[in-house]
Amino acid sequence: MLQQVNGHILGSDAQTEEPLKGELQEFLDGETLLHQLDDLTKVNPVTLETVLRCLQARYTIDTFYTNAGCTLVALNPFKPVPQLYSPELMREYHTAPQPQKLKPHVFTVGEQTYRNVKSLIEPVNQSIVVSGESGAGKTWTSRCLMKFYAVVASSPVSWESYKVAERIEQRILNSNPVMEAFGNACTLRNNNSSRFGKFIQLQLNRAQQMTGAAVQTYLLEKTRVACQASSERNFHIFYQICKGASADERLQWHLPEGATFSWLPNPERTLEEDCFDVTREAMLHLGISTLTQNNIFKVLAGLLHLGNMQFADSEDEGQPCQLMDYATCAVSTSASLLWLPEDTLLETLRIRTIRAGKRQQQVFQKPCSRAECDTRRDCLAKLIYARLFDWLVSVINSSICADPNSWTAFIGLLDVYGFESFPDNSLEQLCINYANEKLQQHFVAHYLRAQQEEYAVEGLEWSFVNYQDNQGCLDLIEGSPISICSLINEECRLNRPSSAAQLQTRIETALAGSPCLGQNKLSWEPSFIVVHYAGPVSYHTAGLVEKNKDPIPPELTTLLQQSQDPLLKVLFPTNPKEKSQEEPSVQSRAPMLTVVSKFKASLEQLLQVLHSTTPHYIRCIKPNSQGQAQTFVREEVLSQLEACGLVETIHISAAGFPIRVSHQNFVERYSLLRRLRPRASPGPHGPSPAKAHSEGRPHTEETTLQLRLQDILHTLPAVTWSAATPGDPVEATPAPVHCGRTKVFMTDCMLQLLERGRTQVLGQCARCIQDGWRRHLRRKQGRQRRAAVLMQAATRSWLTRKRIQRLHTAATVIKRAWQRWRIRMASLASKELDGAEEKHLSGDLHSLSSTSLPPAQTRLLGAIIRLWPLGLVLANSATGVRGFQRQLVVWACLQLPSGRSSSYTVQTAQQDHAGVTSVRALPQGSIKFHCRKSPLRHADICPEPSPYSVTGFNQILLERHRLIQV
Ligand SMILES: Nc1ncnc2c1ncn2[C@@H]1O[C@H](COP(=O)(O)OP(=O)(O)OP(=O)(O)O)[C@@H](O)[C@H]1O
Repeated sequence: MLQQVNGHILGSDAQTEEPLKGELQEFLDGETLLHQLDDLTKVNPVTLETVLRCLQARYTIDTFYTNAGCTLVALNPFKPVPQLYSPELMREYHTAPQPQKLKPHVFTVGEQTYRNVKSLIEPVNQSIVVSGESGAGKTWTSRCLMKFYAVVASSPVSWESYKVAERIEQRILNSNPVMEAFGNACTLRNNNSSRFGKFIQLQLNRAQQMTGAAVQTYLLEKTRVACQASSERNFHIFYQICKGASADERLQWHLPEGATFSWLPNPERTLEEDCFDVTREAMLHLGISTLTQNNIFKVLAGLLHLGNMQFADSEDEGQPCQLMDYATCAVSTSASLLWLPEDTLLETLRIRTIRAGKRQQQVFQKPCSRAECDTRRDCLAKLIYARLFDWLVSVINSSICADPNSWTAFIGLLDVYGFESFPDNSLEQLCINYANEKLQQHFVAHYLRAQQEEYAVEGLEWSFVNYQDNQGCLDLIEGSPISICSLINEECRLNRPSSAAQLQTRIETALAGSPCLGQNKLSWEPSFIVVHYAGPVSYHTAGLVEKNKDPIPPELTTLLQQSQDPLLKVLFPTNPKEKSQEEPSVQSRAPMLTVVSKFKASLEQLLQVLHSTTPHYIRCIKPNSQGQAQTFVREEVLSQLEACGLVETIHISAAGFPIRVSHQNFVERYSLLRRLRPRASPGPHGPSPAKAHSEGRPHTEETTLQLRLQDILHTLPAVTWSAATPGDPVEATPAPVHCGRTKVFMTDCMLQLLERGRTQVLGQCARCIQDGWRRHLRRKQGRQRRAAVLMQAATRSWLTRKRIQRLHTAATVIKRAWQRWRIRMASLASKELDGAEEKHLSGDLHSLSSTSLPPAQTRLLGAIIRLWPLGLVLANSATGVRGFQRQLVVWACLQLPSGRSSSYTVQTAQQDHAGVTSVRALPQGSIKFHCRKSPLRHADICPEPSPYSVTGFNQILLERHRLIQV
């Protein structure tokens, strides 16, 4: 459950703020949550989006009031919030040393204005402009303010003066129900909609006590008496008398229970405003006697019966229209209630009097058509009601108004209709929007002044804010000599028949140069568009001139002057001095008094009053059109912000410096921009101010901050230049930044530049980090690669060593085995040969040398035997020795005994040149052979010592199918 009301009671479970978008938004918002921002101009940046979000956040936690610079924005809670308007709270605001430091409230505005009056600083008089669309809470707010002043502006010294003050306050407060009963009605947008504008002047004496008040009204919607839109109602007072009259009164006023009236639609709807007793009580307090009251209600009843007078179409144009059968009774009742002669009433409504001739002496009478009869009837009712309303206002004024000598200052409350734009807009909307344009101009001037003051406080110059106000639009509406108002008035004055299309053409042609005038090309109906500050509005020209004339046939006034009713006698005096202004004087050369001209005059008068006061603004906003509590429709609020000029205020802010950042925040965020300054040259400003200033100065926190700030500000040209692109020269122009006493002021555009510079620096930093990281990675990878190579090399060498060791071991094993085998073979051979070989060989050699061989041959044989390896090579070579020579060589090589060729065979290849193919030993026993140094690869095979072996040395010593070169 929400505990907080307008931020006065903090709840523990207040709704949490939705996350802000983006890191920049966070920076601009600082630490503050949106709903904690009491001033809309403090949202950063001041845009519609942020303003809307702030209002919504506050509305969600039942905080209905927010400041917007010099304006108070009041959101309609659409639910009773009694503690928000309690007398205790009023006193809290009244007694607070600085009420503006309390939560924003309508009482803050009330108290501020009151203190301004007390301060006696010129202008002493104050005004509070309460605006907003229908149902936004203007009347409520005005009532609140009046109650506030009734409490705070009454501290009389004596009991007697206290009684007087109380009586006056009561009267002032009582004027509200009376004015609301007669001037308010139930509309589609508000059950208690004020159908008039009002300016209430609360008069204060020298002791700032309320001594009286005065009310001025504007543009009562009198057509509502005779014509109500569907689902809407007539003024409350008609329903009050029909529902609240006693039996006696019903008889007197001819209002029997259940009677129906065509001017009383939707009577079944019961509203709290239908309280007749409250109105009567208030009237009594205002000094309106019961007798007069009865008279008033009788006249109002007469109007209701007048509305039931229905005419039938006349078959003969020369004859007046007849009444419908059921309406005859209504004529007599109405005539009796209005105390008018019945025949005269009927005749005046049905027959028109035309005066002609130089002195208007010739008088013609012409029966009216049915439509004309209806118009005249409605006109009669409107005339009576408007005069009655004005009279009531004057009575209220005479009751509450203080003696002019008794008051010295005033606080004015202006409750005006807000800007209106409907699908079908006419003269009423033109007047309302014209008034809003005037007030907007006044507001803008005041707001700019307030901004100027803020800049002055921060030590900034004002001259750089260039803002165009809405003078162009005002020139179009009211300018001289030609404007929309003057053209419509001209049409009325000339009284010439002109169509709506002709009026449109005239306006378009005469005001073609105005930038605020537009054409509605999509509309079938003749119209023109005025581009107001709150948006364009299309006005239909049909009926504009007639409405502006607001013609009142003189016969009607004459008729009412014949009435014997005391009230009507007052309202329509016969005294020629008090001749009604409505009666057009054909002869008179004076400008015709039209609706527009009267409205313009009263508006100018009002603005004169406003100009002479210090204005305060309260903008009432309706969070939704259904009147539901806790419902915030952003689109509807947005259109109201536009209409009440808050958007314009935001634009003005944008024309100045919408971005305001505290020095601390600015330095923290943009310190890194200093990197953008070229290192070589310190720029046009000389050396870095931080350095320049730092010399010889003690460093407090503040001065350090200032120096760093100045340092950043000196980098701005570099930021601007770095942001400039060749094709975008606008970017190169420096956007203004102003350093105030506590904040840095800048435009949106400058913020973008700074952000771009910051992104650039961050980009550079990121690149720097990336480069460093890549370098680091490369170095790391290089180190890793080198280590891997080292490890691979070590591993490979270790593996190789291992392998070589293995091979070495194997070789050793083989060598040992070989040696063992050789030894064994040698021993075997030595056993087998029994030493014969030595003998045999020596014998052979000896025999060779001692026998028949000549010594030369013996030497040759010895040489051959010694050079057996060479011989073997020769034997194997493809060329060289052949046939027996080859065999001989082999024998010699093998050191085989040449004389025992039978014990072995040497085979050579078929072709002689193929070399030796096999050397075979003969079976064991038949040869005793020992080859000590056999060059043949397979000759080292160990003979199998098995008993089954039959071969012994019967081995193939060399066998090859293909010759290899040995
Ligand atoms: N501060 C408030 N607290 C509670 N209810 C409010 C408040 N302000 C307005 N309302 C509600 O909104 C309704 C409309 O308010 P109000 O009549 O003041 O609107 P308005 O702007 O004067 O409309 P109009 O222009 O039609 O007269 C009120 O009847 C009331 O119910």
